[in-house]
Amino acid sequence: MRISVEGLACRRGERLLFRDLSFALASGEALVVTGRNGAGKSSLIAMLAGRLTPAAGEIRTEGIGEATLAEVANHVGHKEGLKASLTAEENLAFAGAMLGRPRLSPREALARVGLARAADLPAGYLSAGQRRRVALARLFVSRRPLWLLDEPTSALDAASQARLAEVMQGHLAEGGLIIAATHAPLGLEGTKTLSIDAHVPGVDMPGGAEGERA
Ligand SMILES: Nc1ncnc2c1ncn2[C@@H]1O[C@H](COP(=O)(O)OP(=O)(O)OP(=O)(O)O)[C@@H](O)[C@H]1O
Repeated sequence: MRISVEGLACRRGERLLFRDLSFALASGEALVVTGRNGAGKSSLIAMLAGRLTPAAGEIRTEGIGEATLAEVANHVGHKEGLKASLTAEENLAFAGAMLGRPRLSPREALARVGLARAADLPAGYLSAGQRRRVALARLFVSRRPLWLLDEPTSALDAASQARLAEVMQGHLAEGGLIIAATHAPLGLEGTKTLSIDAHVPGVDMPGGAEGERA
């Protein structure tokens, strides 16, 4: 599979967040997206997940037949999107049903993130790091090649970050693709990088980005 993005621009409300953003990514490759707060990292991820329409530019795919990018993407956003009253296992069963292309069972997916023992606990009882791990376990309930990750390491302790790096490396080794927005190093080798700041209109001007002015 291959994704190529050309001349992408993103507008939110009245603000042009970024423009002229281009990159290409193929199976086995990861792209780390960086940028200051508010630059538009989450917006770019949402755009790739089919949740936001580009203001300009094109997102092209090869090697996924008739499927859309959204249909082959597994998106773990910066909010966990878990239902507090459902157990970790039930949350994952729900995600699996939504995503299709079944891979591991919810319990097996929880084991992958080191949370097998929390399977029967309501998500509302879990710590921030545990909730993040349940959200990341969604990556394993469905066989989707493109992982779109927004701040995947947030709230994770060092051991969980190392485990995440390992599973991401495994996904790449199996021919998957990863696009991750992050402020923290992911511990992945050989990643491509993209700084959104370079595409923010007026970011070099005194006073900051154009969009931040009144
Ligand atoms: N629905 C919306 N309508 C209008 N503006 C929005 C909307 N959602 C986000 N924004 C604005 O878009 C800008 C970019 O937000 P985004 O979350 O993409 O940035 P980010 O680079 O991920 O930031 P951070 O590093 O803080 O997570 C922010 O100024 C935000 O307020």
